Amino acid sequence: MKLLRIATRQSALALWQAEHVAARLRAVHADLQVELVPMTTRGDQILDRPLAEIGGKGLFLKELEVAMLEGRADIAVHSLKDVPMELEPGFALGAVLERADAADAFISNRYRGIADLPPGARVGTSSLRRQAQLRALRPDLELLDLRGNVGTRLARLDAGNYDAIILACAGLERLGLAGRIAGRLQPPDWIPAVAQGAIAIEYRAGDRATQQRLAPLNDADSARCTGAERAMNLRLHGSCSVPIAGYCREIEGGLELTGLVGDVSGGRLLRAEAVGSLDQPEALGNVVAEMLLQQGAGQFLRGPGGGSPAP
Ligand SMILES: NCc1[nH]cc(CCC(=O)O)c1CC(=O)O
Repeated sequence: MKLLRIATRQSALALWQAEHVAARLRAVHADLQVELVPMTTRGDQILDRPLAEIGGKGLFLKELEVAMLEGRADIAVHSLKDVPMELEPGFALGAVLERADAADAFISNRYRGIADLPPGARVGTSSLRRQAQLRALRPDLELLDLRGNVGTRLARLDAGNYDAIILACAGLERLGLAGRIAGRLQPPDWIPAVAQGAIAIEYRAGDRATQQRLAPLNDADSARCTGAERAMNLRLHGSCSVPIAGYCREIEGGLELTGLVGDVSGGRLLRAEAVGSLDQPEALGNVVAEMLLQQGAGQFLRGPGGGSPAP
């Protein structure tokens, strides 16, 4: 029997996603023995500093990639929204699974939605994207940092540290916590993170046997839509340090992509939308990114902590 080992982070959500991929692989390949290799990443350990400051999203991948390079694992399972736009050399994405609910969730033990919050209410989220959209809708809210895994964040809400928090619906649903969703925040009023709700599988580029095993798990629609979103993000120099949101869906045989860039301090949002053909998701991503840059997104992207200017 052939063995395939899955490197995964150890949060409940990461383990659920890795188990899900393991089950899918076993179902497709009767001859395959699939095992999990759980590990801790630096991104999981450092909870007291902003992600952008300690090295960004790549921190959640590094240890998993080292395990693959050292032959301790064959693939790594990720939430695609946590995967940097450009992978480390030597790695590739072998499959994007069918996307789950891409919406964000408004979670509160007292209030039903953003409009229902009293003036000055405390909302917990460390995501600049969520903060920027909250500020634009409700400049009066007090936005407070909140990091950690899904369970930790819910516990801090329940402890009374916040009036409400924002999390991804997909993560809550996977953990059997959909009952905590007080309201769904969704397009066109609210735009999720690029690739939110999609699980991706990374492998060593050139490992043909693994590539072939992963191929049946790829969902073409989800790969196209997240491909458009990620191309937009890449063109905008997307990183943790600038609020960028994007959502693509299929419409009448084509793709429709909405992109949004926020100004962390000023509370302004730029928004652009375009339609493209099914077979050119990256081109559509670039079109929407250009539209945002023409509206002045470059200024936002260059803001404090915004990194290098977008060309
Ligand atoms: N940032 C962490 C993260 N990465 C993926 C998810 C949820 C699952 C998904 O979007 O696929 C979450 C939690 C959250 O934002 O609430």
